[in-house]
Amino acid sequence: MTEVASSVVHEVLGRRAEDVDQPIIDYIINVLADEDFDFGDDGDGAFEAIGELLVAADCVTDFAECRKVCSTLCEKFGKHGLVKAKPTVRSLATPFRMNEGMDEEAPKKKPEPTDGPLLSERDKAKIERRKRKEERQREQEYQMHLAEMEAARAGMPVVCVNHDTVGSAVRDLHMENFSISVGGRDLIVDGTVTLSFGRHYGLVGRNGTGKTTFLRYMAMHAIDGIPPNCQILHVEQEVVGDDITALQCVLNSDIERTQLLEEEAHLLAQQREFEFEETNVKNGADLNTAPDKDAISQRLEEIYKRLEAIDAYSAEARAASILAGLSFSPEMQRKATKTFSGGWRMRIALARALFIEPDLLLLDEPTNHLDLHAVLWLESYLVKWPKTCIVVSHAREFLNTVVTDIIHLQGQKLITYKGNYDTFERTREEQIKNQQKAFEANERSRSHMQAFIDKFRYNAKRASLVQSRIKVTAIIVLFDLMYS
Ligand SMILES: Nc1ncnc2c1ncn2[C@@H]1O[C@H](COP(=O)(O)OP(=O)(O)OP(=O)(O)O)[C@@H](O)[C@H]1O
Repeated sequence: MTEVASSVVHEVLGRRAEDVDQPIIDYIINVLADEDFDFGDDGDGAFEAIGELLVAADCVTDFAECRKVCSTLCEKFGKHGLVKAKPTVRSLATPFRMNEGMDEEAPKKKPEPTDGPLLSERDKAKIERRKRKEERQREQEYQMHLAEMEAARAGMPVVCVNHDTVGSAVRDLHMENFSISVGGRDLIVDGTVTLSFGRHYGLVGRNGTGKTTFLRYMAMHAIDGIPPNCQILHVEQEVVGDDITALQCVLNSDIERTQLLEEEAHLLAQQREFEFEETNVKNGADLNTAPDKDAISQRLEEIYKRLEAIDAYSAEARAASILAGLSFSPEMQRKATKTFSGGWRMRIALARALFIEPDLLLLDEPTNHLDLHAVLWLESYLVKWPKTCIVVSHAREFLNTVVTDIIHLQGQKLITYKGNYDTFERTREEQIKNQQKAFEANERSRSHMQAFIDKFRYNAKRASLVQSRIKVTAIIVLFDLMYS
């Protein structure tokens, strides 16, 4: 019976059931599948028993829709022979009215027999088809979401080495009460998180909870609280394969340095031309080049000063050492990016991000493409990382070494814990143990009260006591569901 009840509940609630915590869905199914459950007139009983829960769990948008859903549930349960004839005395799943059926013994009803398989092959095929259709629709919505993100990203300024941080450096980030949804599915609701400057966060949560999406939103500055001048780099895609060498690809992310070096080369070429022309003048030609020559020398002087100030001369050594750390030999560093596989181009993207040193670095499973040597090197590099970073990783030891805090994405909320992954796990275990203890204590009180209710349910003298215990029992059940 529970199996059929489950399939009917999922059929009626559709995709919304998938977004609700399993214990809540199980509770709803068990209530409706109870052989003594009274659906009432047109699902009134169901509405009274699970209506508030359906609304609270966002299975329905409001009570009006909730009534319709309960009526549909009643109808479908009826079709499967799971709705009993109305009892003369209402069971406790519906409000207990003291003037109804007083002192009467509620007739015990046996479940009505049902003939044959509860779901026909045709119905099963129909449910399967609907499921497949919903999956296709979800995939389409997700692809649309990705395309929108890509378009928005294309319109954003390129993240590159920023040498002008004096006075504009971004410190702590406070993101408050933000929500993120993809294809109509809420991933984060009223999330709040503070990122303290220089701390390293491990972002953890079950698969599909929205970790990558959260990183994408931050990288796109699509969350209030992120200042526009905050440089955020999300290492998500490999670099484009072309004729530029791996080393040059990393160095090119310092746009100012690249432009200054290009200008320097251009001016030096001009200078050589003038020198050549001067030789011609000595040989009889008539050219007045002195003012241009002075301007070039002056500009070259400025360029050399600026290159010195931005540490341009040590850049190549820094980029080469990052690439070497990620297992690129000197020969490989001088190979064109187009000669590398996707995994190696992902390493180049990572090297570039480390070279840029953005205000906030976002790494999504950075160890996925790395060999052990590179993983160990990255660990030690990130431990000394001077700015803020967020790392999503399933590699426990990596997280333990690199992060100072854990952000847990669960139940559409973000909760931050101080310490590395092991500390987080211990804290969570402790929390779960305490919740379990509270749950068991509640269960004891609930069964005690239920025993009282069952004993005196038709006793007029105890009516008010029974009523108040019914309310308390309902609250305890809800509390357990919310915090279990
Ligand atoms: N390929 C896809 N097709 C349809 N929906 C998707 C797809 N990928 C992700 N989604 C939707 O986006 C939601 C969030 O996905 P996201 O990748 O942000 O989660 P995640 O926590 O990073 O998961 P994981 O740890 O598996 O990478 C998923 O639950 C799903 O609803």
